[in-house]
Amino acid sequence: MTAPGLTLSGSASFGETPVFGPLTLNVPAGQWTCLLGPSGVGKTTLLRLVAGLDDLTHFDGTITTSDGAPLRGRIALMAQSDLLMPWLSVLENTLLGARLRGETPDRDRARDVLARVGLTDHQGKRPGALSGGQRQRVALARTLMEDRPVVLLDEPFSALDARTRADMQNLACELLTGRTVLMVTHDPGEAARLGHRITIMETGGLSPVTPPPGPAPRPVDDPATLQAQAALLNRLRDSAA
Ligand SMILES: Nc1ncnc2c1ncn2[C@@H]1O[C@H](COP(=O)(O)OP(=O)(O)OP(=O)(O)O)[C@@H](O)[C@H]1O
Repeated sequence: MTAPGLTLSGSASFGETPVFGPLTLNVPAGQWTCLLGPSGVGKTTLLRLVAGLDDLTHFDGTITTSDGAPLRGRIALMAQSDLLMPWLSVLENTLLGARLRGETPDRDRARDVLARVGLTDHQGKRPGALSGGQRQRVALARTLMEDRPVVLLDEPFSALDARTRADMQNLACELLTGRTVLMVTHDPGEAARLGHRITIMETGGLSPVTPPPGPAPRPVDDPATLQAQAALLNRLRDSAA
């Protein structure tokens, strides 16, 4: 599976109200790009446009791939809300994508992914019987099951406790190696750990931030990563001032 890079260039609006842009976002092939920025600046809207899911927004621009082939069928989105089906078990929710496409669901692989996200003991439960963090891990498992070369993650670890968050970041890095990942996060530490590219989105446009050196996921106690986290937080506080 070869993952393409992608470029979004243009501006978006809801009716007469501008949401973002004009801006150009380059997402390099096979790497993690982390997108941070204040609430309401349009990060989720941008992800949904790339995923081809947003029919409410007017987008004036282009979304292109480095290999020139369409993104359709090559992209997975983990949305901010988990979108779990309340009447299906955790295992069946994890297999939902395959079912909707009329494919034979790979139950062994789903059980394996659920084990990796620590939910083996919960796979027969309905989502209503899970905590917020457990539900988010089901949504992560479902996204990882999609096995797509381009993966969009909208605050995928936001509901997790600190230890589980670090574990899930490591797991996602491992399982998404070589994929093109665009992740929205509000957590500067997460961006510093995971980003090959880090970009801040503001009303004025996009600003690149130099990521710390070393391969991702960077150790949580790596001094350069901690320094980058602090610098990123200061940069975000300045931009909000
Ligand atoms: N369906 C909609 N109709 C009208 N305006 C909308 C709609 N959805 C979002 N917006 C507006 O578009 C803007 C961008 O929203 P978006 O969710 O993309 O921001 P965001 O940067 O992802 O925010 P957050 O970090 O809080 O998730 C906001 O001002 C929001 O109020």
